Parts: sequence; C-alpha cells; structure tokens
Amino acid sequence: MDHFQYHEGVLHAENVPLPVIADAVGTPVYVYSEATLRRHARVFREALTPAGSTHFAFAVKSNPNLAVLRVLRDEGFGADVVSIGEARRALAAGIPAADIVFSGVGKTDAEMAEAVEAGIGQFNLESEEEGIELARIAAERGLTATAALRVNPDVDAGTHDKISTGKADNKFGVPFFAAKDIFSRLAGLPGLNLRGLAVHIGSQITNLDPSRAAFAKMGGLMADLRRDGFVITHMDLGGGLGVPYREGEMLPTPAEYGAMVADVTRDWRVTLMFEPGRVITGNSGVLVSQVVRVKRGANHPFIVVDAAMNDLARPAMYDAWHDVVAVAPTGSRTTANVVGPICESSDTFAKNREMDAVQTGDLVAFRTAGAYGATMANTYNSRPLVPEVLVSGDRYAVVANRIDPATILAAEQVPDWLK
Ligand SMILES: Cc1ncc(COP(=O)(O)O)c(C=O)c1O
Ligand SMILES: N[C@@H](CCCC[NH3+])C(=O)O
Repeated sequence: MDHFQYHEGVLHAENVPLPVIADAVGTPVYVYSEATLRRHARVFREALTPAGSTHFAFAVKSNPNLAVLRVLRDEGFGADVVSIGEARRALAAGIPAADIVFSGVGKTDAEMAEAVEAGIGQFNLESEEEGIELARIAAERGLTATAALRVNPDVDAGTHDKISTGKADNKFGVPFFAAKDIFSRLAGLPGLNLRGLAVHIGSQITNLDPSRAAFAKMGGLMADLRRDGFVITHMDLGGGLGVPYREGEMLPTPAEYGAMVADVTRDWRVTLMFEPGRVITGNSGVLVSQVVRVKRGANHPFIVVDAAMNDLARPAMYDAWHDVVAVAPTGSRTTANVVGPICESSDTFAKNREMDAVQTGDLVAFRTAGAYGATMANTYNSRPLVPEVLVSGDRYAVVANRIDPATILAAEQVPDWLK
C-alpha cells in the first residue's frame, strides 16, 4: 500500500496532510513515511527468504538521514557505507559495527584505520592495492580485517550510463579476468580474513537478466576458487533493484528478484549479502515544494517552484523522471515545464509535462524522491540546505533542519591581506 494518498482531495503522508508540514516547516521539504520504509524493508527481506542465509546492509548513500537509518536498524538491517562519514552515521543510528559493509574505491588509510578499530564487519575491497594496504593497517594494530573482493563482472546492467558500475571500463571492483589471481594473492596476507566475493553492477536496474548473468559469473568464479582450496563463506550481491518512477510503470518485483537469486545461488552454500538502497527508500519519500509563479513560455508555461536542482539533482544529472503532482488538485490539467529558480537551464524538473494545473502559492509534490534526494542536495546559488521530515501515523518530526545560507557564510572568512 502506498502511504502517500489523497484524502478529501489533499495529498497525505500516512495520516498527515502535506500542507500541515509545509506550513510548519516551510518549503521545499522532503517528507518520508516510516510505514513505507518498514514495509519495503520487510518485503525485500521476505523476497530473499527462499535464498537461505542472508544479511541485509542498507545502502546508506541512498538516504543517510539518521532517523531513516534508525528505522532500518529496527528492521534488522545493517549498513553498506562508502565513507567513514557514512560509517559514523550508521554507528550513530545504533547499527552494530559488525553489520556494516564498507565499499568504495577510494578508502583512505585514515578511513580504513578508523573502520578497522571500530570493528567494521566487512570491507569490500575494490583493488589489490587496497587489500594490501588494509592488511598492513590491520596487522599493525594486531587486528584482522574481514573482507570480500569486489569483482567487476563486465556486465551491462542496462541502466543510465552514469549509474552503471559493472562494465569493464567502470572504476569499481577488480577485473573479472584478474580476480582469481588477486584473490589468491590477498588470501594469505596477515591481517586479512578474505572470506568472500562481492558484485554490484548498477542502480535503477529494470531488467533482471544482467543481474542473473553477473551472479552466474560470480558463482563460476567462486567454484573455481573453491577448487583451488579457498574457503568462501560470503557472497555480496550488492543492490541496484529499480523502482517505478512513473505511475503504472511495471518493474521486476522484489519477489521476482528473490526468485531469480534463489535459482542462481541454489547450491552456493554461502551467506548471501545484499545492499539495497533505492528499493527501500525511493518510494518512501516526496519532495514538497511551492509554486513561486507561473510564467508564460514560448510554447508551454513555466511553473517556477521553490525547489531547485540543488535540492533534487536527479533530473539535472540523469534526465531522471519524477512525477509532479498537485498536493490539492483541482481536477484541471495543463501541459507545462516545471523549473526551479537556479541560474542553469538544467534546473528543469519536467519538460512539456502533462500534469495537474497549479497556480502561484499551490503546493506540488515530486514523487519517488526518498532515494538520492536530500543526500545529493547542496547549497548552489547560496540556497539553504533542504530540511527533512519523518511521518509516522498521525505524528511527524523534523529529522533534518533547514541549514540557512548564513550558517555557511559564517564558515567563510576574508584573508588578512584583503581586510
Ligand atoms: C556498492 C553499492 N552497493 C549498493 C548500492 C545501492 O544501489 P541501489 O540504491 O540502486 O540499490 C550502490 C549504488 O549503486 C553501490 O554502488
Ligand atoms: N545517484 C544515483 C544513484 C547512484 C547509485 C550509487 N552507486 C541516482 O540518483 O539515481
């Protein structure tokens, strides 16, 4: 069930009308539904039950808000992090260090040292060089870092080029052809407990065939390594499952994904690890914005809203589609361009879009904004950092404040020679 529904003509998050939040907190504002987050976490977990022993590490990058992490911790999820900053967030939310997976191609020595000392559960090594460094850092401290080798299977996930991660020319993982040699060289290093393999081919995946192909390749590699006597107990299959961004869009369901995984991994005898992000958070959030004015355009009107590409970067970065709906629709429709106030033509959310007619002062909601929304926000054009609200039933709370440009200005100074 969708927890963003119209009741008496007004869009609600669970039982809270969105205008109530807009009045109290101002706009633009991200609004998340706790019930949806929990439901998505449960649906994903249940979908993978047939696959046997599992570990779920929520991809923090998709929505690192502390309250969101707390909800997912409650649902028994660990965390997949790509920086020590994300690791600290996961720990601050109460996620045990042992349930955290540390991925990322550029882990610094300082990050690895802090993570080793914190007892992070698994490092997903993205190169042999990183593995050697990690082993040294752990051994120097008399510790052992648990790790998996991330392999680039050279499979095209069929997603937007900028969010593909599993093709040979993407920076992630070690080349498939070199993986066996690298694994065998790293496996013996003191300070390292290399227990598994990892793969992640991209995000917003809308067809299961590439994942099936990549997982099958990983199964072959694992069998090969086992034949050589290596012990592999964990296989991290990453995240990437796509979500519908348009009303009525049909995508593989978590259940179909789970059935595919169960089929491919039937006789693997490992703990399967997953790093879902968008599938948990995407449809758990909306971005609420107010119409500043409607101005005439050469073809269609421009609906200028108070949200901009600094608040929701996806349309500008990936030409991504977000449904834009009126919070209190009148029933009349229009064709329009939806744009923000930033001085860039890419600050365009929708072009020639058939949508609810809206007027100055009306509220609109950008749907499916819970993943890669607030987390990618910035302060371009000296705009505030967008706030976030979590709704639970009849309650709501601000879970991230709006950061005023004055706070950022206060962190800057003019050097002495210019005074
Ligand atoms: C290593 C890794 N794991 C997990 C994810 C989460 O992906 P998604 O939000 O598409 O599930 C990503 C992002 O693509 C990633 O790079
Ligand atoms: N930021 C991307 C997803 C990146 C996934 C991270 N590897 C998006 O908004 O779709």
